Amino acid sequence: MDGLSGQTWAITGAAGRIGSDLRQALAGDGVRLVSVDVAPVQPVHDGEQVHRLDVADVADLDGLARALTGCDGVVHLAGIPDEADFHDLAEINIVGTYHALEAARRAEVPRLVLASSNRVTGCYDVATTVDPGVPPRPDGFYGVSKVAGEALCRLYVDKFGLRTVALRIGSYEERPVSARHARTWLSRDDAARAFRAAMTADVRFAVCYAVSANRELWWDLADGRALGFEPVDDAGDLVPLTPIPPGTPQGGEFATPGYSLERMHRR
Ligand SMILES: NC(=O)c1ccc[n+]([C@@H]2O[C@H](COP(=O)([O-])OP(=O)(O)OC[C@H]3O[C@@H](n4cnc5c(N)ncnc54)[C@H](O)[C@@H]3O)[C@@H](O)[C@H]2O)c1
Ligand SMILES: O=C(O)[C@H]1O[C@@H](O)[C@H](O)[C@@H](O)[C@@H]1O
Repeated sequence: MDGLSGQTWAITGAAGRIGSDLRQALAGDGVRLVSVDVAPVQPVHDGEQVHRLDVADVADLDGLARALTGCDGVVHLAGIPDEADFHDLAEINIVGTYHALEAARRAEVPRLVLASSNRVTGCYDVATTVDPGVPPRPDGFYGVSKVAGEALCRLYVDKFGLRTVALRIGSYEERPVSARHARTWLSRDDAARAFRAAMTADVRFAVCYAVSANRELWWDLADGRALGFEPVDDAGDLVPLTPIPPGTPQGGEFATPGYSLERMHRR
């Protein structure tokens, strides 16, 4: 893959669902991987460096900066991937993203790709086409944590000269299984396309939706296309396009009060 072959990239959250698949794709592109997680990571190529963080070490900025030293970029996937207690989301997703950016700054790593989420705008109506320029309307505390992550990226670009791309990932699933997925699905191959574009685009700062080329979409793809992201797959080939009535939030069940209330335990 032009541009990425021979580069060294750190992947945080490397052991997770997206991290495992993405590392396979990037190893095939000739990328040398530095894999960071609190969970065990199965290396996908000879010489892959693995940094297993202790949960207690997440605050170890120096350790993270050491892991990132010499990298051409970092893909920051580590985090809680759904609604949870806000204290945990603040610590893992918001402070964790600050650590990834600050470690990149200290290690002089020039670019970071953030795994943001469509849930940043999950309270918009399904009748609205959303682009990355509209004000955030998160569908829960998880979405709020991703809004903060995007704001941290903007700060590190404007103030400290990093380059960042935030991908608002749709529903990363093996296959779409619901009416909502028919609009929000991101296939494995399209995810690899989105990350490659974000990792190589000649931009200082961008936010875009990472979603497949589903025949019905709630999100404008222009900002992704400007980075070179051209999705190919279509959930409409795999699942019926059952109508979703106007007045329904794009986050669907995630946007209901109960979804958050059931996951707020700590205090
Ligand atoms: N899966 C989706 O549909 C989707 C959609 C939008 C955004 N995202 C985002 O993409 C990222 C990856 O999602 P996923 O589905 O692969 O989730 P996942 O839970 O499978 O992977 C997350 C990984 O992060 C690791 N991790 C958690 N806290 C950590 C910490 N403090 N330090 C280091 N590693 C830590 C976990 O051990 C795990 O391996 C997340 O940030 C998620 O919010 C996912
Ligand atoms: O919108 C979605 O479907 C997805 O949003 C992502 O942020 C979450 O990580 C994932 O669990 C959801 O399935």
